[in-house]
Amino acid sequence: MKSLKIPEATVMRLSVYSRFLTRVQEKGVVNISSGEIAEGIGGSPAQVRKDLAYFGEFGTRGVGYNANELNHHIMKILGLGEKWPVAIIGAGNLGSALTQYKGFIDRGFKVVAIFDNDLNKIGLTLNGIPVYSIADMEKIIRELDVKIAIIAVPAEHAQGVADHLANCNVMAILNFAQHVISVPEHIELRNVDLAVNLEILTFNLSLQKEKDKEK
Ligand SMILES: NC(=O)c1ccc[n+]([C@@H]2O[C@H](COP(=O)([O-])OP(=O)(O)OC[C@H]3O[C@@H](n4cnc5c(N)ncnc54)[C@H](O)[C@@H]3O)[C@@H](O)[C@H]2O)c1
Repeated sequence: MKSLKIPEATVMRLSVYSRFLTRVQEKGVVNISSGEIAEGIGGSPAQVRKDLAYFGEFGTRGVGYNANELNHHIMKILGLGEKWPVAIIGAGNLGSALTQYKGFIDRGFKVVAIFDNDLNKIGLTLNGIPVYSIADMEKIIRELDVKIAIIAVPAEHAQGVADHLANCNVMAILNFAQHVISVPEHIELRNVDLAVNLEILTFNLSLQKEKDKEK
């Protein structure tokens, strides 16, 4: 594999390709072309070929890619060759919705623990996953070897939770709270904000409206 800095947009597309390949494999497809992948995910064949070229030579001219081999390789690149135990902090609306998300388990992410500071929630299980006291987080995260944590607490508590996670040997945080948090350099941080995505949609809709007006 070439040791290049892979653009984040490429990494995101790899995840999309992989999920598409899983679906076509389930339908019994053996070989697939860059054109078919592009059509399936709504991109261009040239983009697919360019993305895959980051990782060396794949596919056979005229035959395309072996779907199984390609997907296996992409999943390995994405670090999905192994199972990842995940912890959720915040057993509220979002936290409990995330415990029901089948897409996690299908991709090797297993929610193994939820942490909360509400005494009424501690000791319960959410979809079979125990809710522990935030006070026990460090001990349990280390015991369960959790490297990825999801923050689903109110914004004003997000930084405190992130600081606490930094002391628990966590390597990556997915933050859903609408609060800019800072973490030590060695921790990977991604923020998810559905409102931002909706605003991108409304921005594009407004642009379209302006263009229509000009016609
Ligand atoms: N990013 C998005 O697109 C998106 C979408 C929905 C919700 N959210 C955000 O996710 C967060 C959770 O939303 P919700 O609707 O589930 O809220 P909620 O109030 O239903 O749940 C929050 C949970 O966090 C717990 N909590 C609070 N402080 C804590 C702390 N210091 N340690 C441990 N647990 C603590 C509470 O007891 C509660 O169980 C909010 O910040 C919300 O804005 C983001």
